[in-house]
Amino acid sequence: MTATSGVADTAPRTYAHEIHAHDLTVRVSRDRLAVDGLTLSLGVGTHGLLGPNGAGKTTLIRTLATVLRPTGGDLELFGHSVRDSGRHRELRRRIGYLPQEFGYYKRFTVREFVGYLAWLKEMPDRDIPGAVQRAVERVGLAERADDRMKSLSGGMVRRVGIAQAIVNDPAVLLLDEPTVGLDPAQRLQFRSLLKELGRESCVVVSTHLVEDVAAACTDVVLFDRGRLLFQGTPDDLAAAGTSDQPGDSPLERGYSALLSDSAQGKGSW
Ligand SMILES: Nc1ncnc2c1ncn2[C@@H]1O[C@H](COP(=O)(O)OP(=O)(O)OP(=O)(O)O)[C@@H](O)[C@H]1O
Repeated sequence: MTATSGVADTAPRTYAHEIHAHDLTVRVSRDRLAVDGLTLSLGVGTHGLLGPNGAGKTTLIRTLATVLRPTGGDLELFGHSVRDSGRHRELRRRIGYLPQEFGYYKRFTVREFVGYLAWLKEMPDRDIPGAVQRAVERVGLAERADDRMKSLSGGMVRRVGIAQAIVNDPAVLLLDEPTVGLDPAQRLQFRSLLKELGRESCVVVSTHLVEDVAAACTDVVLFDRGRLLFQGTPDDLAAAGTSDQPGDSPLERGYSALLSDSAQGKGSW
C-alpha cells in the first residue's frame, strides 16, 4: 500500500457544486428507468433525499457512488463526468458511502474493519490509525473498537457503517437509510453528526424519516418515480402542506401534498 494523494486532492476548486446531474437517466431493467431525467445540483450542506418506496433513491445514491453507470444524460462529481471511468478511483477517494445493505467481515474487529475500508480508499498508511480512531469515536463506538464485528448489535453495526463512510473525511458523503436500527438516543447523536459533517462537505442522506430531515438537513430533495418533485429547505417543504393533508407534522403534510399529484402517493403504499 502506498500513499496516493493525487493532484486532485490539493488542486484548487474549479466546480460550482460537488454533485451536478443533467438530464440523468439510470436504467435498472429493460422496462424500468429508476432515475428518469434528473437535473440537480448539490453542494456543501446536508441534503435529505425523501421519497416513497421504489422512488429511485437507492439507485440515485448508487449512481452518485459510481457503483452504477448513467444510461443517459450526465453526472459530474467535483466537476468531472463519471463517464470518464479512468477517474473513478480518484473520485472514490473523495467519497464516503454507506449502502443500504452493508456487508462486513464478522471476524474483524471494529478497528480492523474500518481500517481495512480506509486502506481500500487508498488513504496513506500513516494516516489510517488516527483516522480510524476519530471515526469510531464520532459514532460513539470507541469502547467497542477492539471487539469483533460479530459481537455487535444491529444498531452498532450500522454505526460502524457510518464510521467507515466518514473515515476518509469525504467531500461527498452518501448515506442510504443510515438511521435504520439506531435507538432514539443514537439517532439524536447521529443527527448532530450529520449537521456537523454538512458544514464542510456535501452530505446526501436517504431516509424515510421526515423528522431526520427536519432535525438535520439544510435542504430537502423529494423524489418520486425517478423524477425530482421538489428541492428546497425544510421550511419550504412544510409550507407546501395544508391542514387537510395527511401527516402528524407540517413537514409530513408538505410531503403528502407534493406527492398527492402522483399516483403512487394517492393512498397506496
Ligand atoms: N436491479 C434491478 N432490477 C429491476 N428493477 C430494479 C432494480 N433495482 C431497482 N429496481 C426498481 O427501480 C425502482 C427504484 O428502486 P430503488 O431501490 O432505487 O428505490 P428506493 O427509492 O430506494 O426505494 P426504497 O425506499 O424502498 O428503498 C423500483 O421500482 C425497483 O423495483
